[in-house]
Amino acid sequence: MTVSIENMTSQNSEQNWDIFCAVVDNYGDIGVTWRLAKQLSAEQKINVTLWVDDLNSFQHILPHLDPNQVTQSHCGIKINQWSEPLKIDYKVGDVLIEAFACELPAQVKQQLVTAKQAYFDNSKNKKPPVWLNLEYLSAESWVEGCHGLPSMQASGIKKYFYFPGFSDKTGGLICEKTLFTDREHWQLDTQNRQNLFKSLGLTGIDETDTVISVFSYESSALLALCQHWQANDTKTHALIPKGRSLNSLQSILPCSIDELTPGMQIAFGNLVIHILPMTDQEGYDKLLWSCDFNIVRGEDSFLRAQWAAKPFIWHIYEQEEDYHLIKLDAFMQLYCNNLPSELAMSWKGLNLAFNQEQAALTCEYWQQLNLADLPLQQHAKQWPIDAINDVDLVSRLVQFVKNS
Ligand SMILES: Cc1cn([C@H]2C[C@H](O)[C@@H](COP(=O)(O)OP(=O)(O)O[C@H]3O[C@@H](C)[C@H](O)[C@@H](O)[C@H]3O)O2)c(=O)[nH]c1=O
Repeated sequence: MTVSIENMTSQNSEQNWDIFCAVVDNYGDIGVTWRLAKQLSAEQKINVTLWVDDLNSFQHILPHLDPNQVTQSHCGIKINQWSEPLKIDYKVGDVLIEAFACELPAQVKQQLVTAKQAYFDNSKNKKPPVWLNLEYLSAESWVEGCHGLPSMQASGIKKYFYFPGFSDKTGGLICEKTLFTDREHWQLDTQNRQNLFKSLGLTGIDETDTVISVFSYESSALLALCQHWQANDTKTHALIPKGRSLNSLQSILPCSIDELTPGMQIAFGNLVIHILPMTDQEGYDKLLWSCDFNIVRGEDSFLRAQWAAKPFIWHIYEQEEDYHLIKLDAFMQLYCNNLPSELAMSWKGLNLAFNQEQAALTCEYWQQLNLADLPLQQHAKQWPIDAINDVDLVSRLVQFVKNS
C-alpha cells in the first residue's frame, strides 16, 4: 500500500505531542525546542504543546510572548507555563519529549503510569505516549551507537534517547524544508542585506565593508580580534547584541554595558561596533545569511551558522573537565574533511584558539584565513548539503515515532 505525503500529514494532524523544556541558562534550550515545535507544527501538522519553565528567557527570542500568561498560542503552537505543580492539566498525548534530560513534573509521570495501566487492562484504551529524551547535538562518533536506545522507566514505559547528529545513523539536524532555498534567494540579492540592516537600525555599512555578527560567550580572544579589526585595512562592522560578548569588551567601550542601547555605534579606527537588537529566530537567521562571517555559540546558533553557508567561529558551551574541547574537535574533524589541509589548519586553529582564549594566536589564524578565499566560501556553501544527509531531524523523528 502506498501512502501519500498528504495522507501522512493529515494523519499527523490528529496527533498531540508535548515538549517539556527547562531553561538551564541562556537561550539554547528554549531555542532548540522552539525550532522543533515550529517545524513539527508547520510541516507535519502535528498539534504541539510546548511547556516552558522560564518564559522571560523565551521572550528574548519570541518578542510577542507574554511571560505573564499561563497559556498562549504562537505560530500555531500552544505554549504553557511549566510551574510546579502544573497550573494546566497535562493530558496524555501521542508523543512526550523531554528536552535535554529535564526532569518531568510528578503529575506528568503519574499520568503516564495511569495510561500504562489503563492500556494494560484493556488494549482498546489509548496507548501511552512514545516517550523521548531529546539530547544535545554532538558530532562525536559514539552518538551513532546510542541514538534510539530505549531505557525502561519505573512506569513500565520505555524512554528512548534521541540524539541529533551529522550521520545517517543519528537523529539528524533541525532544518526546515525550504530553508536552503530561502537562504539562496536571500543571498542572491544584496538589497536584502541592506534592507535588513536598515530595519535593525544599523547605518553606515557599505556593500564592500566586512560585516561580522558576534554572539559568543565571554572571551579575551574577542577583545583581541576587535583590536585587530580596528587596525586592519578593511572597514569592519561587528554586530553584537547586548549580552555576554560585550562583557569581554568593557575595556574598549565608552560607557557601561547597561548604558548601551540597540542601534548605538562605537567607532575605533577601522572597526565599528554596532549594538544589535535581538530579534526572533527568523530574523536572526537572516542576519547570519547577511554577514560575511559569524561568531556563534551553544547549539542552535552554531547550527544556524552552518545553514547560513558562511564561514564561522563556534564558541562552544563550556563543560566540566574541558569535555567541550573533545566535542569541538569532533565537529572540526568532520567539517574539515574535504578542506585543503592549509585552510583546514587555519580554520581549526582559529576556532581552537578562540575557545582557549589564546588572544595572539586567534589574531594570527584570523590573518591566515582570508574571508574572500574561494575554497573557504565554496566549502561553507557545500557543507549544509553534505551535513543534512538527505533528511532533517523532524522527518527522521516522525519516522522514528512511527516505528516505535
Ligand atoms: C542573538 C539572537 C539569538 N537568537 C536565538 C538563536 C538560538 O535559538 C538562541 C541561542 O541559543 P544557542 O545558540 O544554542 O546558545 P546559548 O548559549 O544561548 O544556549 C545554550 O547552549 C547550550 C549548548 C546549553 O546547553 C544551554 O544551556 C544554553 O546555554 O537564541 C534569536 O532568536 N535572536 C537573536 O537575536
